[in-house]
Amino acid sequence: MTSFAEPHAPLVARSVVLDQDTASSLLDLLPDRGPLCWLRRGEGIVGWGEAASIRTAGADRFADADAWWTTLTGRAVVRDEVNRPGSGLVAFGSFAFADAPGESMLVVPEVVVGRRGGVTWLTTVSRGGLDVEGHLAPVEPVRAPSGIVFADGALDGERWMSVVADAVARIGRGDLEKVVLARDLLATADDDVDVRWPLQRLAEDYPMCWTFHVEGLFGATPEMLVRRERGLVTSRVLAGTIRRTGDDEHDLALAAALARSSKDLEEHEYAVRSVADALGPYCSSFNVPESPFVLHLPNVMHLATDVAGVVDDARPVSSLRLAEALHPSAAVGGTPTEVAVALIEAIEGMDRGRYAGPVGWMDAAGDGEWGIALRSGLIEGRTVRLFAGCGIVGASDPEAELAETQAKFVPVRDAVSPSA
Ligand SMILES: C=C(O[C@@H]1C=C(C(=O)O)C=C[C@H]1O)C(=O)O
Repeated sequence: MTSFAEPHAPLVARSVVLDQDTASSLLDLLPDRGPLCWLRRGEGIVGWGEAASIRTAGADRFADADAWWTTLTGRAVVRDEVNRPGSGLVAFGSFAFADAPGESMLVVPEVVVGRRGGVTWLTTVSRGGLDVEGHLAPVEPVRAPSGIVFADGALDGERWMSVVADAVARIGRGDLEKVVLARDLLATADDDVDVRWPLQRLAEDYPMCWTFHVEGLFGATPEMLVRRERGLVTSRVLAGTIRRTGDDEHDLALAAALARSSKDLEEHEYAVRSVADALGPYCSSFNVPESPFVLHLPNVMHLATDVAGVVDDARPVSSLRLAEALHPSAAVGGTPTEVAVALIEAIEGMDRGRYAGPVGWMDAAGDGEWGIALRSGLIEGRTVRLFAGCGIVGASDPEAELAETQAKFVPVRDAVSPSA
């Protein structure tokens, strides 16, 4: 199933350098309606309005979106005075975790403001000339959520732990090696939630993560599924988690224990292998570090591996098609992939929607960044559905996994609370 809104005339895009104070946050430019965001350490792109979009679903959701983008950009007229990854014509995208159910989308904003290496630019997209300066109008003040109440999502903690125990038993029987199981929480506010509020909190509190928003799905993910930039492909694989205590000395000891934990190293190895196997065919050379490092986030620490490769010129492939090849990695699916994905559908008891799917952006050359939509929530009017999951292996303990989900809820939980 595919539907799209595309103007009949070719799109006209123009990118110009903006004289902007780099200390000002790009988030402050976002209007209330239809904001789009991809930011890390103050750099990245924000956008709003909709010049064109496509919605896809099913097993061909990536291929259909990619083909539409190739046609659209092939016909577009682009005047790019900035020439950086993310300038010129770009689309933001968010893809469903599973083939079914769930909708995926690419959205081409009417206005994009980007920043990279201290240079800020403005891109406008239309069917004709737009008044460039007129697009940075003052925006409505950000509304703090009020009256937030949290409740269990599809499964309460007890039921979710029994699902984890079931998965551990199946792993023990040899049905599979690893499966990632997630759960959700529901937050309800008095009024419609203004996504700009949690985006500002997340960008401030998790600067090392990618803060994103596409059509209601927002979050701050630490995990980069794939970045393609001028022939270089990189991926940050995470798997193996420990909660932080807030006591720095104790946390350092925990980090050292994490780096030696055979349960976490096993879980991590599955994830790295799944990424290396999927990227290998598209790369002429490839580097996988021998052992992971520990990534310190404010709420948790992860075992992390940065994989890098050079795209094989004989097999040109867009960043979105690379994301398709990698998704779902064992960091969010399991090993073997098909068995794990079928088990998730059978026992997890909730619809992931776009949680744990690729989220990010792509430019006309096919370069782009696709993170995994983790540490995320979905806004639907007054409600926010928060998601968190954990890799389950033979040595997993349901109670410890439940505690891990609680630690992973923290970023979005705090971000939707009135004063974080
Ligand atoms: C599934 C999530 O996180 C994934 C699972 C991890 C783990 O089990 O250790 C670590 C990072 C992510 O790859 C999530 O945050 O919802």
